[in-house]
Amino acid sequence: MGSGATLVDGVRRWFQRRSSTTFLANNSNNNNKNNKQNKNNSNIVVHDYYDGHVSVSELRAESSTARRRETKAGGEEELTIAEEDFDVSGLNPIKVPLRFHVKAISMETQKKGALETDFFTEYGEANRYQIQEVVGKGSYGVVGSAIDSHTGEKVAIKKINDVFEHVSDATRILREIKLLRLLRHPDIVEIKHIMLPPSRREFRDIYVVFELMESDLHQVIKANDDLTPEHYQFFLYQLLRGLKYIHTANVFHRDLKPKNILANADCKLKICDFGLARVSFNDAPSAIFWTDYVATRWYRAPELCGSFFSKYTPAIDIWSIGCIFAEMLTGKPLFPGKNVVHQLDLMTDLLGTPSSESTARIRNEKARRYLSSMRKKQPVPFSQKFPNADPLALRLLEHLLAFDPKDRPTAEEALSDPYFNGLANVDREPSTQPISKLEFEFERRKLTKDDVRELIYREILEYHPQMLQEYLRGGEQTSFMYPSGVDRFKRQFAHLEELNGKGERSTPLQRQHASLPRERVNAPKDENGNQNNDFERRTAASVATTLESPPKESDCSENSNTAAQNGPNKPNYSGRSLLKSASISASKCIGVKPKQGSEDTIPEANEEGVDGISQKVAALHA
Ligand SMILES: Nc1ncnc2c1ncn2[C@@H]1O[C@H](COP(=O)(O)OP(=O)(O)OP(=O)(O)O)[C@@H](O)[C@H]1O
Repeated sequence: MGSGATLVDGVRRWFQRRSSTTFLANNSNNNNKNNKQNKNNSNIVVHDYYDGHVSVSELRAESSTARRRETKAGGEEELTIAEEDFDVSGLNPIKVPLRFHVKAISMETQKKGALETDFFTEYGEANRYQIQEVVGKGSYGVVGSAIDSHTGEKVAIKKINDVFEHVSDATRILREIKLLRLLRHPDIVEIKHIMLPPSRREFRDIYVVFELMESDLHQVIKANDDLTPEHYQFFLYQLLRGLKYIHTANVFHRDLKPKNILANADCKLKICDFGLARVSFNDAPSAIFWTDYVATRWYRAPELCGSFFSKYTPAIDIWSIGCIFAEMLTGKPLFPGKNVVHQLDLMTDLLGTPSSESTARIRNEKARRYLSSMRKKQPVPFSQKFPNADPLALRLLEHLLAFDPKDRPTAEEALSDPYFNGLANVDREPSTQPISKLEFEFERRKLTKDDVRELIYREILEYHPQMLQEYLRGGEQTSFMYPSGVDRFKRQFAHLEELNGKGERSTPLQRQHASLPRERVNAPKDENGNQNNDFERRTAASVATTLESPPKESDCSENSNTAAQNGPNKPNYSGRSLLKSASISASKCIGVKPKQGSEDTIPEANEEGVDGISQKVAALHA
């Protein structure tokens, strides 16, 4: 594409080039009609899609002016992307089933709700949002849709309960809201606002206002068995474009999976859930301890399945994107491992056993031995595994899924792959500045509940400029001149949850208390030896053992039997031992609770019971 051409031109030409595909012939009239309707009304289009569910798709006709964001110097910087630059009129809208089945609230209930909520407060922020229905539940609370009366927009409001119950959870929330404020990009979900808590020192819940998305990629993949090559290409393009931006900020997402990609019927995708994300600073200690890494196994890079290295690269996210892309193509998870050993087995079944050069680079001895003594497997040709896919897509997919992280392309390189010819345009794929160390200095010290409360409060003030000025001037306000909307929200959410109580899941999922930053190696010791410090010491010790030393008999009693059988000088490299090692590195000492109904997030802690597989793998070393 010529340098002066716009992305719209590119997409259009590209669609024309592929006009032999059926979707244009069959659907262009309807889609153009819908599109026109959107453009003219910039309002709501109702798609009657899925199993009789009516999905309301608000295809935003955002102003074509480029988004702006504040720079560190306090000025404004232009982001050159406007969402509508993607002319997706040639793409079939996708089905976006409701993630959370809530019956529409009856008129009567709505009236009752309105009366009830009006009673509590009528001014300040409280009147700004009219809560509508629950659209999701996560381990941190409930997400409701609402109308922002200032803008008329539909928004999603995430209510996070009892933020400070565990410092680790609060730190995770702080990290997420901070990152989402700093990472502004059309392919990343946007925080629009955070409600001001009623009291600086005593608040417990927070309410984060996001742009509302209709579904997530997990649901989209399940509900759409007629996705076209153009959908696949556009989806992958957006994911890589978002990831390029994230990685140039020196952020690793670390938990990319279909459920963490929000989706709209107009094929727009947005990356969300930065709770496990980390900023990587160049001067960070070389041994970055990622002991809190409990991200979903199915999308986890091989190097994270056996603590191959002590330092990881952004290529871990590229691997996850490869897995997600493969899942789009087949409708099924690519590597649905039951534990880390099974995970590595599935990977090597498809990709073949890694080369001896790749294995030699692995620092963790157990993992290295395990892989080098594995039965040699030949790679399965991708054209055989994905028989109907575009050969260019498969060529790129093979790169994304390179076993050795150094062989995976960066997001930027992937965007320039021939697969995206005609769609990609480097002018529309912005990078950003690395995130300032100052923003994340809290990762390097031990935080108390009060510290993290203050930091979250400070973060919330970013959405309340006047209060922020006051705060920066050293004002000691602990409550506000105008009432916070939070009380009203509490009641609205309680009301909704009550309505929804007889639904599928009446309580939020169990939290995973897993997010104390392990990078913090110089944390000052707490003389009083409180629980968290203890936890940190135990974890650091476990990790040091995992990364630095061969397994010792004393590592655990289960291993000691096998080690004894192996003889005194023969370390145990059985599958069980690898499981143990990965468990330590991924979730040792962490009270990980599985999410209900979510197979892929069964924590490694549970995996040590998978005797059959362990024995099978151990037999390979006999
Ligand atoms: N902006 C949004 N628009 C619509 N739905 C959303 C939005 N953000 C989150 N959701 C939905 O709400 C649910 C919970 O959200 P989210 O994953 O952010 O919560 P969480 O407590 O961090 O969850 P997790 O347990 O996965 O960490 C998910 O199903 C998600 O799809």
